[in-house]
Amino acid sequence: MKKKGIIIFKALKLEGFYGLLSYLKPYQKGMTLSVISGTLHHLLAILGPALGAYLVGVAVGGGERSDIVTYLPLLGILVTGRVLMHYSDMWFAHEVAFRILVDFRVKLYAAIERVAPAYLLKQRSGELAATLMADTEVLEWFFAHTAGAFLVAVIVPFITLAILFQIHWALSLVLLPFIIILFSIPFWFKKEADRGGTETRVKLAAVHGEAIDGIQGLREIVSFNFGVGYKKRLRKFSDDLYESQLSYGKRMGLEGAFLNAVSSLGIVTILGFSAHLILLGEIERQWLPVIMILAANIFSPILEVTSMGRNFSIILAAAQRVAGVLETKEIVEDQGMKNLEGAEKLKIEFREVSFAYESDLPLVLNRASFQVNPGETVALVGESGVGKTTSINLLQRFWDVDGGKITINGIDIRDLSIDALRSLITVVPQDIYLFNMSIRDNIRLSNPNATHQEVEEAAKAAYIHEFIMSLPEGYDTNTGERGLQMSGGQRQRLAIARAFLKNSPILILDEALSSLDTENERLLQQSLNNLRKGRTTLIVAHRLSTFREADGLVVLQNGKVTEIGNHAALVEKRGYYFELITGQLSSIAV
Ligand SMILES: Nc1ncnc2c1ncn2[C@@H]1O[C@H](COP(=O)(O)OP(=O)(O)OP(=O)(O)O)[C@@H](O)[C@H]1O
Repeated sequence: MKKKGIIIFKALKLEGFYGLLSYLKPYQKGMTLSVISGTLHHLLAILGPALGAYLVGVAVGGGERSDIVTYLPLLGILVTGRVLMHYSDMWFAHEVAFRILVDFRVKLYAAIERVAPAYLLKQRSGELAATLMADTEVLEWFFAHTAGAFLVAVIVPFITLAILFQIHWALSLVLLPFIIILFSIPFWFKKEADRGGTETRVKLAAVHGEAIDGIQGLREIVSFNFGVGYKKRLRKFSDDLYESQLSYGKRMGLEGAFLNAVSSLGIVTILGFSAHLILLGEIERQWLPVIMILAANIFSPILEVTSMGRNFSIILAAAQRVAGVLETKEIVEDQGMKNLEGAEKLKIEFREVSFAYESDLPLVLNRASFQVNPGETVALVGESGVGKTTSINLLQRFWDVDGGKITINGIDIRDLSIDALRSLITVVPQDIYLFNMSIRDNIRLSNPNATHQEVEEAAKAAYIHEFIMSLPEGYDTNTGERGLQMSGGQRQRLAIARAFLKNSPILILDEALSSLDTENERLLQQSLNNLRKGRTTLIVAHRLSTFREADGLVVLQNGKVTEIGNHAALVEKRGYYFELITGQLSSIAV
């Protein structure tokens, strides 16, 4: 059945449409109700006026008052029924459509989360936001106004043709070609429409991306006086979009003109033909008003769906972009079954690890080997771009190694489930993202079940408690309002409080490049020292003070580990590390 369906849609070059329909499966009940009420709504919209027209015909033909009065209650029922069905048609169609959109947004987010962050690094966040919001919104057209309406547009003319057939068989035969031509018109323009639809969505996403860039980068735009340049860029992107939208609109206008021409011609033809049949005495004249009404209305559901269909290429383009995100393959497979639950002393080992971001890009790590013993702090040292961040990304399995392996207590991290692996590790990033919620909830993110007391203890250990208490609403302060007023050091200490609360055995510190003022630096160092105690810690290090304090240093050079040892030993060796820190190769923050 499924195969048959896809073959038909493929033959019509509408496989995208089939893909969209497949999303309707879980909502079959609502869709069925929507199609039933839509069909009844359109039928009653024809039958009511048709009965009225019939009664006019009876009156004009000299019929009795009693002949007409007996039909009045039925007329009342048809009109009331039409109103009710219109309401329920709208209700069910939107109920289904909006429910699907709710599910879609969450599904899309889940898909992004599944492939993040490797996927995110390749995408502009603005464009992704456009997919998540705008493209999903467009699908409402399809689910509320096209999918069910399409079936209605097939069923209603079919029934109307059957009624006309009852009046005279030739009437339906004359109308049929017009119906077929009407349905075929969108296909004449399909190629052009598909191209225009995709182009418009892509350009719209680019404009969104640019606009979001402008908001996210507002500080840079203002401080570098880039306002005029940025506005020029935004105008250029918007002009491009305008061109596409204009040509899309022109094509829609042309298509609409064809649709109207064919439907008008159909109505005129059927009226002329019925007059001819009346003159021949083939049908009684009181049927003429009925035929007029049926002919005028038979095209309306078709026109409705074809005019929706004129936007269909935009819908399909949006659907393809949404599907593109939904179907993006995970970069790493989560098939490991093992976990290290309860283990406190963990040893990390990189064994001959090789890795490149893409097969055609050079190796970032080339048979790199080093280890971090339980409870030890090891700092990764090297020039910018040498692969320090890459190493910690590999440890978290954002990507998988191409050669060699990374183990924790001897277990290859690919044999651990991703959840189990990530629950062992806490990352304190250079800058943390604060969600629009209270400081308490922001800290609690790493351990949603933590009590307020535990949150407070974590904040105290991170030396951020006093600052939080100085805020007017203390732990209830919403970071959305105050977040921007927190200094870099305070934000990083909040991240450390989060890390305390998660209390995992492995710690990754991504050390900030920028230096802080002395007080902030002192508090930060103290809290980090507290945090490191007893944990196996890997630091992406940039500061001499960190190199000095670390138990061991791993010096990376051209993808290889070239030196291992502590600061004193490596200084004494007078090798590459010594050149690095004495500023002969690059600047290291002191
Ligand atoms: N997502 C990515 N896709 C392709 N190449 C990448 C990606 N991320 C990093 N790289 C490249 O990999 C190399 C190592 O980058 P990495 O961020 O690991 O360096 P780093 O040592 O942490 O540098 P820094 O000290 O400046 O933070 C660089 O050449 C970088 O351009």
